[in-house]
Amino acid sequence: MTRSSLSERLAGGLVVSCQALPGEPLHTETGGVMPLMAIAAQRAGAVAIRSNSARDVAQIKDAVDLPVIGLIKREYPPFEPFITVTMEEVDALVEAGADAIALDCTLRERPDGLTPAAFVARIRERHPGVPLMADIATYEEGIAAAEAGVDLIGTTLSGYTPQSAGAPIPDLPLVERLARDTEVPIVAEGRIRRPEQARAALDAGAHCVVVGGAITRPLEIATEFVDALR
Ligand SMILES: CC(=O)N[C@H](C=O)[C@@H](O)[C@H](O)[C@H](O)COP(=O)(O)O
Repeated sequence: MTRSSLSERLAGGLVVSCQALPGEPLHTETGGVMPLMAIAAQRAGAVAIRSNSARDVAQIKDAVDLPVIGLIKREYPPFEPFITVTMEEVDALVEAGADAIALDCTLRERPDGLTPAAFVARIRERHPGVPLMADIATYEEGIAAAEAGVDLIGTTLSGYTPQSAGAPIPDLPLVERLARDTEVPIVAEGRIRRPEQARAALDAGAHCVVVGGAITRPLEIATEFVDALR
């Protein structure tokens, strides 16, 4: 899938994030659960899947006929978790068949000391045709990612970094500002719980919307109901 055809495919649609990290109820040693989530998403009319790990990307690619945005989320102690920050991870995701790669483009100190822009340039050299989605947390990070030449910018990490602590939930003001000030398609992602919020994200200028936990993390969903009954 070319860089521009992915963007066309995503326009106005729902991307379902199908992820279960080790320790989560739907994580298994051999996988097999996230592809079922992806089949449900496809039947509902989702335009793409977002998924964590080369294994899940490969299994989901076998199960559905949708583009998959792949990522590898890992801890690099003493750093906080990062989303795809090494070339080995990018290589593994490309090898697994990912149609696009989501990268950490926050301006936090990275384990490798590179800037996101330098990392993007290295990936472009090695995998020129692969669409790149920048996962960011702040407006400045979004602008820097646009300047680095990424294909999509996601508000994924808003509220999860010290620099974005206390951001609105979901961060539609960030979607709106970035959509106004850059030419790069903005993906509204992170803490979108209800259909009305997804709709509002598009109205705020998002190119497409990613929803994860509200669809694919039953522990989160059940906890919301249990909490409401307390
Ligand atoms: C912060 C972080 O690591 N986000 C991860 C990024 O891929 C996933 O855990 C989220 O589920 C995803 O961003 C979708 O967001 P939500 O599940 O809130 O709809």
